[in-house]
Amino acid sequence: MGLEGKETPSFMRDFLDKCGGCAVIDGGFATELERHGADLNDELWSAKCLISSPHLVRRVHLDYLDAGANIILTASYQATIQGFEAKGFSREEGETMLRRSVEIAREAREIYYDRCTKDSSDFMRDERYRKRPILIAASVGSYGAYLADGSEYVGDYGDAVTVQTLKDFHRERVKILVEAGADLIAFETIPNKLEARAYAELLEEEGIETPAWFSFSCKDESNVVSGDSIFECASIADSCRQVVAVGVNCTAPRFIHGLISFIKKATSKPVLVYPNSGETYIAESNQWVKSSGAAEHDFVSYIGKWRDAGASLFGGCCRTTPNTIRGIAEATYGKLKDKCI
Ligand SMILES: C[S+](C)CC[C@H](N)C(=O)O
Ligand SMILES: N[C@@H](CCS)C(=O)O
Ligand SMILES: [Zn+2]
Repeated sequence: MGLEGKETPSFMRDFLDKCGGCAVIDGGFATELERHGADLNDELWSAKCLISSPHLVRRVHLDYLDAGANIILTASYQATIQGFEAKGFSREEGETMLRRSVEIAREAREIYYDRCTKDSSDFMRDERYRKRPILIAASVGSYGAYLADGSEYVGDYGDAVTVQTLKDFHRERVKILVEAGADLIAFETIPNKLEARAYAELLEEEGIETPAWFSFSCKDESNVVSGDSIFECASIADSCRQVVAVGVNCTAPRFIHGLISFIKKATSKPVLVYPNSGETYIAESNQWVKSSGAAEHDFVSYIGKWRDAGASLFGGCCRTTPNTIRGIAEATYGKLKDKCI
């Protein structure tokens, strides 16, 4: 149930209206793949499962739909033509895998809706839940994700990488994901303003009409991981016609409140937040280690405050699970009571 034919500017607002004011994004996709036994210690990370276990990809999408998500992100975060070629696949095979990432998510949505019509539980009998709108967001991880060395948490690509390099890197991949029928493009874990600028120019140059969101990985309450200010990054997103929501992901929960305030100063577009667990990623071993300070895994209790600060789309990123999303769904649709939060 996409929202086809909508003008880009009103797309997200119409969607949020249909969701009752706020929407639920899914949670850590790779985390859930690993929970089902996938080994993601690989240059393709979660995209590896597009090759080795597409059934698991579909299963994880269904896990998040069952948990109450309104938006599911495809398995394409680290799926790039260049990355597949480096693994020995042909260009055509790489393109097919990118398309599959969208098709599998669409299949999961079909299966889910079909299941909803057959399930006779009280919960499923409620039309607002059963027929809730669900969007497929094509995940586009940064150039840093493709590097597979944790660069998306550093954002320093060196002087040789320019806006042009980044546009050329992402161009075909974005076009394929759009043509495969994604409702939305989720540019996620953006580590610097250079890449935000590249995405904005790419959308314009290619005349892409599919709506997009820009979501940044941040290192504190006011800066993305490279040190560029979130205000400046959100301003780039604000000036891009196709961008329908702006926010942060894969960022520690403790920074989210401050970041929302800065984003609100830069844009009146809807704000999205989907934090990680607050742990730190070690790329060499593909492991997460606890950061010092308070445990932040359960950030569901902060959702109301983030809503008050001005965000309207909530989910989880790395190391969050369907349980987190279920908690968010309960907080946002209040178990399907009329008002959001
Ligand atoms: C969002 S990070 C945890 C993804 C994995 C990283 N790009 C890597 O390949 O190590
Ligand atoms: N959506 C990504 C993570 C972004 S940091 C994935 O789990 O594949
Ligand atoms: Zn993440």
